[in-house]
Amino acid sequence: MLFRHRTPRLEFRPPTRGEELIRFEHLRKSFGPKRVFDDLQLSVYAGETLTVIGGSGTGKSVLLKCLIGLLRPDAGRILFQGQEITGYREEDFIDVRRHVAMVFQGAALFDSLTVGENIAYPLREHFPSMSAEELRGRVAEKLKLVDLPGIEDMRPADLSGGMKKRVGLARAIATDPEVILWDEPTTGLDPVTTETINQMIRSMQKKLGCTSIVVTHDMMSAFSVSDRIAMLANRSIVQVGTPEEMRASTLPEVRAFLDARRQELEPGAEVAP
Ligand SMILES: Nc1ncnc2c1ncn2[C@@H]1O[C@H](COP(=O)(O)OP(=O)(O)OP(=O)(O)O)[C@@H](O)[C@H]1O
Repeated sequence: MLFRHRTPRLEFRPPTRGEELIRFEHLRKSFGPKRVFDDLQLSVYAGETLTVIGGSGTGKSVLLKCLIGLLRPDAGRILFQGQEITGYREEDFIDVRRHVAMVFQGAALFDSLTVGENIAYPLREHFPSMSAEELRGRVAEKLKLVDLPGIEDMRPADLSGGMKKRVGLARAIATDPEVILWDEPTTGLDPVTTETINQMIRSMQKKLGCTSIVVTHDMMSAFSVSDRIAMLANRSIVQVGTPEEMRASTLPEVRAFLDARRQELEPGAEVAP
């Protein structure tokens, strides 16, 4: 494969906690006549869990996809450790995706492969010379990290929704990424499994020191896992703050969004007319 013998374009160095790891600068993106981002700005700091909230179709997933090169912005820059990655070719994004891994909404496991083979897949891609023994060791270690030890030989079809999400996470962290992108991690899960996934997000930060960017509709989850929350509205990030700052926000876009979800956050509360 093309990327196997290339010199990585991204010059990665282990981040220092709190340094600016990712910066979206003056981002613009349209699909045909539909403008999704206009001058969007956002910084993400090493070690934090940042959640992006916003109404349906405001571009939360598009933002994550621009970061790993699955979509390209029309204008503006994306910087990773100060290096501009916006103009990278497809093969250069492979280096970015080793350090920034996405946990897809539907887990996106290969049904024809076992759980172990699914997790080994990115390892084979990024480390083609890794021995079979080391591969097995890494797979076992990642399964342990997501509290599913020993299920290497199971098939995705035999797993519950929550287990699939955790195997998807084990696969995402196989290459020891510094940044984990979570696309709607708790959508469609029951409350108990949702809490397990919330704990996983927090434990990746605690155990591995990972930086997480979470995209979610689930405000309980956003308030429970985030160090900071960023609100996407009007084609841009309109406010970023701690969960407390966002709860106390007087910005009309944030207020309208949170008030509409008040019942979700405070069961029994009356929703403002
Ligand atoms: N590949 C694409 N081609 C054309 N339009 C797209 C593409 N990807 C996203 N869009 C459009 O961009 C807008 C933002 O999409 P996105 O999926 O990022 O929204 P979202 O905020 O994640 O929404 P939701 O919360 O409903 O998942 C939508 O109008 C969507 O239809």
